[in-house]
Amino acid sequence: DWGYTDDNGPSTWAEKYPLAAGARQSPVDIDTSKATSDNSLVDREIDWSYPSNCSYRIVNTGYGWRVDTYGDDTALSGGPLSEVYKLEQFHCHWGATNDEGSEHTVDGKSYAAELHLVHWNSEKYSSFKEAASQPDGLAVLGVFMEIGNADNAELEKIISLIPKIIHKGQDSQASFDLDFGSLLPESKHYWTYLGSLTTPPCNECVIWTVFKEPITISERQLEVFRSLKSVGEEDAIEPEEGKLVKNYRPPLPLGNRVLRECGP
Ligand SMILES: NS(=O)(=O)c1ccc(O)c(NC(=O)NCCCCO)c1
Ligand SMILES: [Zn+2]
Repeated sequence: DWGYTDDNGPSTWAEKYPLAAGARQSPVDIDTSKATSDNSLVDREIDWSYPSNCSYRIVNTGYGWRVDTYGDDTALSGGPLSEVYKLEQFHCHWGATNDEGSEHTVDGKSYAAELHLVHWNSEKYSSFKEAASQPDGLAVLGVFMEIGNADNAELEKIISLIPKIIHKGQDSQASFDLDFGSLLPESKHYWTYLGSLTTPPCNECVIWTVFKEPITISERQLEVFRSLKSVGEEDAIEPEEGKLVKNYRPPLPLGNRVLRECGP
């Protein structure tokens, strides 16, 4: 199966997942000198609403942790989006050391981690699965995470559940109240471009919105992410083996795609 090690990592994905070799792949390096700030975005602020009780399950996918959400009362609109999208799940990507880990980079700079809030176009399509096969099917918000001294209190609610899902396939049906506002940066300034899922099957179905301002996470909190395992409990391996110390895809060429920005 695919993964992030030398023998099953991003450079091998196209063998089994041909879309991974497409011209609209994600992530990309955000070359800020290439970003255009045309008027089409300036008066269309990106808007979201997430009830605090919409998270109901955290699962170890073998590729990281993922929080599944009830999308009914959620909404993401505005900015580059022409329809209202509903929150499906959110998850994170990180590296083995703090100088890597984000998927998007900014002028070649990596952040320590990157949070993805995954939404689907429920106005045009009848399911997440159907939307994931459409060019405007998904809208993912990318939030850079940099190391700070303080713990991120909202992330702590997620981190406290990680010890229950150390092995692939484990989940915790904890419905936990999250203030999503503090998982998003204060500034709504962002870059946006058309891209793909950053993991196999790498469908080219995502309208990406990457916020310019990072949020902070503590080193201790990031270490907890790295304690997750990519193998199941039944896989008899050495205790230190199978750790998910990194799960990010390096950037792909932007090619002739347009990169737009909103806000300085
Ligand atoms: N990183 S991303 O672009 O925001 C992203 C958003 C939604 C997704 O569905 C995937 N990929 C995915 O589900 N792959 C199936 C096997 C993984 C097990 O969970 C990636
Ligand atoms: Zn992701």
